[in-house]
Amino acid sequence: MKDCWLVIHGKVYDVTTFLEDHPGGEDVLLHASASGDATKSFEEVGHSSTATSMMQGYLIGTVEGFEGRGGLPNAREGRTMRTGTMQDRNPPPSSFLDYILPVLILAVAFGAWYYLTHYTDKA
Ligand code: HEM
Repeated sequence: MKDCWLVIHGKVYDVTTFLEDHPGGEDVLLHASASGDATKSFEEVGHSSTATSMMQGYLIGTVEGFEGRGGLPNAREGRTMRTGTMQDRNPPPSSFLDYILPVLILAVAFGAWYYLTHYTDKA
């Protein structure tokens, strides 16, 4: 499923459900989302006041550092996030080493145990 967040004037909007209904088309929203801050693109279109008031229905949070600088009324309460991009929602990819290291340690431990129990002199 497509997931689309926009950052406009320091506010984060989840417009995923609005993509298909946006009069300007979903492509511009996806593109604006991918390019980081969508404020400029949003302003350049010269959206109507109807469009501006629609925005508050999609407001999900504020970009950290922008808090307290005004904004739309009736914002859904208090979530703050560092960016509006999707990267923040995904955990960092774990490397191959994360998997192989515990296996290596177990193998060495087993080797040592095997050596000590089978090959050392039992005087
Ligand atoms: C939450 C964010 C947004 C909302 C609620 C929204 C809403 C709307 C609405 C209601 C219209 C119809 C015209 C009007 O009333 O002004 C419109 C048109 C349009 N919007 Fe947005 N928009 C949003 C974000 C954006 C962004 C980021 C872009 C980036 C380029 C964009 C590009 C356009 C374009 C190109 C049109 C077409 C205008 C035309 O057909 O002449 N919109 N939008």
